[in-house]
This record gives sequence, structure tokens and C-alpha cells, in this order.
Amino acid sequence: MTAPSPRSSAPHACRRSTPPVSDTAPILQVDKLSSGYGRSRVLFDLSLTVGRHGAVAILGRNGVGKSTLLKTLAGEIRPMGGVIRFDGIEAQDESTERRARRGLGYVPQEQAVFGKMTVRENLLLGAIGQRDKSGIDYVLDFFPKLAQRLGQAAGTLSGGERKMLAIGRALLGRPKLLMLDEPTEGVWIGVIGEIADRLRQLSTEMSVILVEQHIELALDVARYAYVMDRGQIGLEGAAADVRNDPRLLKYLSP
Ligand SMILES: Nc1ncnc2c1ncn2[C@@H]1O[C@H](COP(=O)(O)OP(=O)(O)OP(=O)(O)O)[C@@H](O)[C@H]1O
Repeated sequence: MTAPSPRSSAPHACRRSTPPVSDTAPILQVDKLSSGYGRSRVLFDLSLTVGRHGAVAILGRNGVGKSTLLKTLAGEIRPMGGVIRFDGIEAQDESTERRARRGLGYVPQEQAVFGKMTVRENLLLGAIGQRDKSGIDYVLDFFPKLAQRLGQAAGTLSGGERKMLAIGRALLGRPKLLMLDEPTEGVWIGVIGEIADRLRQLSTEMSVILVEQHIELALDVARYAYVMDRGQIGLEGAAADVRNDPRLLKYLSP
């Protein structure tokens, strides 16, 4: 089974006035990105690239700016400088909604589901504006646990089920690039392997950015890794090389 129908066939793609995007060009190119909160800078001239298909891990100790990076890429924080090129088009001045419509999916670290609404209602909200609701069937096939909980309030789900619902909702936006901030946080250890399997599967169907505290899991799922240090990239390389690099420990120790 594959993800919901490709975005390239979406009606808005036909109206694009910019040149067609090469299928082999990176889905994301970030160049000298600076960002933060008010006058407090968190990211300093950070550059990275994400290819089409496959997962890229973003690692680093607490507070180095991983979530700030994803929020800036998603459009929740306006950058102080630099270029974000998503799917061939500069995105740093685009709204969050525009980026999402163009295929940038984002599952934040914090609660990303409506707790008082049922699983079904959460999914219907994710599919709002889509005449074809077959994406919901895809999500329920992808996360069978959700199919058993359709009538249950999302707030009563387990941590793992809530994460599945949040990821499922993001999938309904038919992302080309899915950014996941700590998808295993608050998830019972017995369910983490199942989520890792799903992430592996997703990374064969789209590009994935994975911010994750479980370093082994992240390096197992991802083919490339960036290790952040104080708002910059301290170390990068193929996941297998980063795993064996003695500097990894230095960048991850408190
Ligand atoms: N809303 C905010 N306002 C001001 N400063 C913030 C805000 N959110 C985060 N920060 C600060 O920005 C810095 C980077 O935080 P960020 O959450 O991006 O790091 P992180 O690497 O994701 O950490 P963690 O692994 O703990 O989630 C920290 O010093 C944090 O205190």
C-alpha cells in the first residue's frame, strides 16, 4: 500500500507560475538559516539538505535548537536570515498554510490532536477540503490501532496512539516532506518499535525529517544524520558513519 495520491496531481499544482521542479533536486535546501525568539537567537547560519525519499535524522542534546529548526521550517517562526528552499521554491516568506499546501507536513513535539474530539473527527478535520476521503482509509490501514479507536476521544488514547493519530493527520495533507518532532516521546517502550517500523515505511514513500532523542532508533531509520550543537551543525554524515564517529558522544553529552 502506498501513501494517498501524489500531490503533483493536485489542482493547485497546475496553476503554479514558477518553472517545473526537477524530481531529482533535493526536496529541502536550507542555507545559512538564522532564527530564534524576539532578540534571542537560537539558530546561527545553519545549512542542510534533505533529498527526495529517505529519512534524515536531526540529533543533539536538549536545547540546541532542534524544535526551533522545525518550527522555522514549518513557518511558525519567521527566520532572521537565510534561505529555505522547499521543493524548488523559496519558502522563508511563505505562510505556514502555504507551505503545508505545497506538501510540507509537520508533527510538532507538543500535543497535535484535539483531545475532546474523537479519532474519527480528528481525521476528518485533517481531510477537510478534500472531496476524496480515501486518505483516511490509508491512515487506518497504516495504523490499525486507530481503526479500533475511531469513536474514542483522542484525549483518552495512549501516548503511542496519540502520536499515531498526529502522524496520521499529517499524512492526510499528502506531504512530500514530513517533519516529525520526537515521535516516540511519551510512548510506552513496547510500542516504540511499531512506530519505528512505520517511520521506516514512510521514508520509502516520502522524505522525512526525524528529530529524536532515541539516537539508535533515529540512526537506524535515517540514512543521513545532522548533529546540532548550539544552533549550528556540529557533525553530519551517513547515519552509519555518524553512529561510529567518536564526536557523536561529545555532541550528545550534557
Ligand atoms: N517560545 C520560546 N521563547 C523563547 N525561547 C525559547 C522558546 N522555545 C524555546 N526557546 C529556547 O530556545 C532554545 C532552543 O530550544 P529548542 O526547543 O529548539 O531545543 P531542542 O533542541 O528542541 O530541545 P529539546 O530536545 O529539549 O526539545 C532553548 O534555549 C530554549 O529555551
